[in-house]
Amino acid sequence: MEITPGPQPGSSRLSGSAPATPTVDDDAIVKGDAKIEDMLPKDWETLSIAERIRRATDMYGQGDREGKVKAKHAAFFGSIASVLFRNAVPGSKSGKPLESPHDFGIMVREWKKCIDDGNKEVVKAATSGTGHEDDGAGGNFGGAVVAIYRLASELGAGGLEEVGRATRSLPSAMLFLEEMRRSMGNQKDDSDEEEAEVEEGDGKGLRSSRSSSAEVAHVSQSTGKAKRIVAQSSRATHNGARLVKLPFGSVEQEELPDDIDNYVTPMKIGPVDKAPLQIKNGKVVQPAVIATYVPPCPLDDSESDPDGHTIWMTTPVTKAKYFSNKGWPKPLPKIPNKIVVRPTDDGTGMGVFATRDIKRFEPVLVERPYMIYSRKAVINTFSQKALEELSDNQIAQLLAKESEPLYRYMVDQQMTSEAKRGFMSLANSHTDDGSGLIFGIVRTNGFGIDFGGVLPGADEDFGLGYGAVGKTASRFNHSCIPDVSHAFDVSTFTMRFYAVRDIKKGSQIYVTYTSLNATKAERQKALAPYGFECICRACVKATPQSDKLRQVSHTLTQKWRSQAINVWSKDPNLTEKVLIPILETKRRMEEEGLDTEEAGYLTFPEILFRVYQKVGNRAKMEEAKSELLRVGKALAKVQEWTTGVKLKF
Ligand SMILES: C[S@@+](CC[C@H](N)C(=O)[O-])C[C@H]1O[C@@H](n2cnc3c(N)ncnc32)[C@H](O)[C@@H]1O
Repeated sequence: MEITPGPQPGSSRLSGSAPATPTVDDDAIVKGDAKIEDMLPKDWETLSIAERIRRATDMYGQGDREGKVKAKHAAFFGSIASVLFRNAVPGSKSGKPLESPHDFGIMVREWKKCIDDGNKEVVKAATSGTGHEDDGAGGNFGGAVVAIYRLASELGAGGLEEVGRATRSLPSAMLFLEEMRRSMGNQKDDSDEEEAEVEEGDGKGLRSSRSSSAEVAHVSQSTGKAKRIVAQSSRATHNGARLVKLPFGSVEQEELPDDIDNYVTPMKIGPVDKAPLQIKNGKVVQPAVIATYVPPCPLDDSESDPDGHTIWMTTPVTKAKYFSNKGWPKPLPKIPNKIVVRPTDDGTGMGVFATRDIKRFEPVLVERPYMIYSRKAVINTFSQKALEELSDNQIAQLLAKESEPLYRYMVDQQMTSEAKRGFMSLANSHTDDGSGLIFGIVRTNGFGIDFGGVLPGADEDFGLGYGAVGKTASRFNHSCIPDVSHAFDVSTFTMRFYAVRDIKKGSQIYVTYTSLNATKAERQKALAPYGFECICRACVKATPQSDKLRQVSHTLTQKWRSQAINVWSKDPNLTEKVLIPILETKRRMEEEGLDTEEAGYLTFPEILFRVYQKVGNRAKMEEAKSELLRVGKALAKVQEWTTGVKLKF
């Protein structure tokens, strides 16, 4: 397969070359009336990715723009980048599975170049532009960046079949992110700006320039003022990580070269606390990987912690940083027991069931995992030769081969006998594909942990490649209409699950192993390696329309929210008619089981509140306002619960 060449010298936005895209009215852009489609050249679909990037880059560079216009252009540029990015995701509408890793690599390189070319300004303008989507599904440059990060993370921590490709893309993605971080170094961390007040009914909308899918406008009853509460819950946050069930691919057997041992530098995993920091020229150098207890515990089980221990595959450097926080990890918060693990009656093995009614947003489970492992640590041992010469299947096999003894070491040598029994009793859907027993259990039960930005310092080693297996967490079965969402809390080193809908006593509680916005075909493909075909309501009743709804719900709701803030709230001729498609989508999302924060559903109260307020429908406005309040408070609590106190480094 051919790699599409990058832009030629002189084609960047600084070159002064004529923009190859239609010119769009600046006023329309600032008002938010211009559509991305209007800005795309007619032959967009036929252009190579590199050419699209070149055109988008040129487009951003049109004229000498300042302030708002520049920011808006940056946002548009980012949106286009996001579109490009989406198109490069394997399995997405126009994603081309084989080309995508290369396209992805090219995009990353080009974006990096754009930053190299100048442009703190670009970064600044983009990130303070109109939106700060956290999944890149239609947001700005910042969104696109996070999206790269996320893809890198998902690929890095994702299926075996993706590992080969991911390893080729990750270094450039990481490089890019590093640049981003550096360029943004002087910018204020917006997690500190948690509240921005605006006058209620002043028609100005929220003052802060930031917007995030997980934000809700919170309307204070006592003051009559609208307040923004940044209630980031299950989505990526600065101090909380979303857990993603890992969609492991199956490994097809393919012969490995006879001299396969020459393709890896075998990783030495040291015993607990026995791998000292290596210091060279006064600097700590990255030493061997270790498997360590969190919290520390002697090997003989004599002082085991009632909250459980995690065997953590990490580096001594990262370990030292974490343990330098006095009192870390904190004890687990106590929550009333409301679940039980028991056999299901539908042949799906064990499952987790509610022992009482559970309300939406209630904590369901807090658990320190048995094991946190890093596939990236293993991948790091592959030589360049391996990455270049081996097929994806061979890389996957090599990963399985190299991982098994390391994971076995953690289970056999380090887990307490009780934890080992529990771990070994977990399901294994990888008995026939060449995975060893322990690796098979890990693949069946691991949740990817997006530690990026959450475990500062861990970024430096395997921030994007960690996964966790837990005693109860790994017993949740899958549904495309999940009941719980989850996060990883660093301060207690726990996986946390909370209800995203009301759960009835006695019913089984499901998580999703796939992306909620994937089509049925994409979901089934991701689930295949788990050895079952999903027959949840959403899969059984799937139609092209429900597929579409899943793909667009989050983007659409964010777009409406932004229109409600920026356009409708200023329109003197606004009528309730604007709500017709919105209310219909809301109804369809409820029917589809997409009535969750992750799907964008929790944005509706704010949209409704703003429109009813503007058209003067007081009763409906009050209704939306109290829902907004309720959801805002609940999400803030969830955030508090899922993200603990930040650590110091
Ligand atoms: C992480 S484990 C979940 C707990 C598992 N049922 C057990 O007995 O321990 C994943 C495995 O559970 C089963 N499973 C999960 N969700 C399922 C579903 N919706 N339908 C059928 N089997 C499912 C599959 O065998 C899958 O490989």
